[in-house]
Amino acid sequence: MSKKHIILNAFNMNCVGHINHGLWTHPRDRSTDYRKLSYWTDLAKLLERGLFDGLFIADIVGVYDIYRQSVDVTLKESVQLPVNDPMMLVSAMAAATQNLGFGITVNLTYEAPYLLARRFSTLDHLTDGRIGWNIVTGYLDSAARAMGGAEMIPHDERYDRADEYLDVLYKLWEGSWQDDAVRRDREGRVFADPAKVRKVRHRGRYYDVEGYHLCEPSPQRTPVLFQAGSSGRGQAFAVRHAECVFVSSQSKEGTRKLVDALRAQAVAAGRDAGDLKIIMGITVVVGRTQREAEEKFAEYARYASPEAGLAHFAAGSGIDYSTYAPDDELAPPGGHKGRGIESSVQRVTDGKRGVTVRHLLDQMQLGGRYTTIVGDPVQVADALQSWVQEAGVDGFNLTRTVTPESYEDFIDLVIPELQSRGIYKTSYAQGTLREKLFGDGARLGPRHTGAGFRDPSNEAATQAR
Ligand SMILES: Cc1cc2nc3c(=O)[nH]c(=O)nc-3n(C[C@H](O)[C@H](O)[C@H](O)COP(=O)(O)O)c2cc1C
Repeated sequence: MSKKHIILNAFNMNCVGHINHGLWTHPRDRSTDYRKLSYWTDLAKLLERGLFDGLFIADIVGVYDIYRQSVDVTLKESVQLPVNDPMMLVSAMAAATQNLGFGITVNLTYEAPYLLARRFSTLDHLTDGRIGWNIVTGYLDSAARAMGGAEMIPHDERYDRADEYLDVLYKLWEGSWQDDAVRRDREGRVFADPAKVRKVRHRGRYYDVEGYHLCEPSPQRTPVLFQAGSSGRGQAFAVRHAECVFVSSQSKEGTRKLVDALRAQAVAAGRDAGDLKIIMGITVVVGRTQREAEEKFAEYARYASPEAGLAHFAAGSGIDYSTYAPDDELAPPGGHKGRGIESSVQRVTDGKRGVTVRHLLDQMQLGGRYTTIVGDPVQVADALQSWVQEAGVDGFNLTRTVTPESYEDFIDLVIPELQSRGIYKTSYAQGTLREKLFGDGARLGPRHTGAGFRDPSNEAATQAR
């Protein structure tokens, strides 16, 4: 039997400092060119040379203003600010490639479902079914204020709204147009058969939508769905909607627990354990020898900004760590007053006591908190393989360090080693992103919630939940 292939995405963002902060100051780093289309089309071609499954683009609405109660460090170090729209990049990159997938983050809280449905369908058409959506709901008060609110919607309610939002989208994507609705019959003068295009009627707690989906059925209809929240409520949401779950944790033990919990809940909900692909964020610094890799790491670290990493982390946790001493615990006894990502401190501490600001800064020598592997190609491949075997993940979102150099190094040095072990593809599979990742059809599988919204006679699916 052939071995399972590791899924590999490049993890990026339409901005200067993404995860590993401060590296934009490195003389060979090109991230300040993020405003140029050629920066993205060159990157897409490079990733396709390395047979990457996808380019995963994070996004944020709002600014990181918790650390020192200001945006000063955020602006000076360009911590995801300025940040351009990720969706706009896709058509150009799709034109420059044939197989690369695109996982695009969009925060649904500030988007009307009817319009977002059309934007994703349009990209699914233009990419021939290579689009995915990383569903996020936001975690910043600064975003809520910018959008006319006072503070962000409470944590669990964000997921409740997102659940209903997805129902609306499934109705539009899966239920509005039948497969054979579009006839394109020139002689008969029938482009689309009115009997096969259905008006969606949704009356819900948060959304009311009455209308026809504006787009004809695209190759995948629903984009491949990614999700990244890991709280209990976040996991429940993932189990209902996600096809790929993006996790980040420092320990294999902690990751294994999360992976097992997600797969068990998926099975309890009537899905297969393999219906969820779990993708982990990772940073890799590779050299031809261990020594070369270590020297490269040390050289990169001279340009990195752990303080900018701390400002980023502060925004996620909602805690101003500038007021903490280095040996203060990240999660002080008696709980903390953070209002941000409830699970962000948990992800760093794995629930253990005694993890201090100093520990976090030590982890962030490259300015970011993701697990970092430094070594020669064999060592890197061994480490990746051990995460797959021991933590149970299906693949990785590879952060950038000095860009595009870090992707080039990975492609030239690590990919051949993974291929020689039979755990990485040597050519792309045919079809849409969903077919490439799951090997089945282009559309959502029959066990997925969204599939229940297809049948026009299924009244329940057209009514508000
Ligand atoms: C690995 C990872 C990546 C994330 N990427 C984004 C992102 O790009 N944009 C965003 O607004 N939120 C992002 N989030 C935040 C989540 O979408 C979610 O709002 C947050 O984790 C709170 O939910 P939770 O308590 O269920 O974890 C990310 C979270 C994780 C764990």
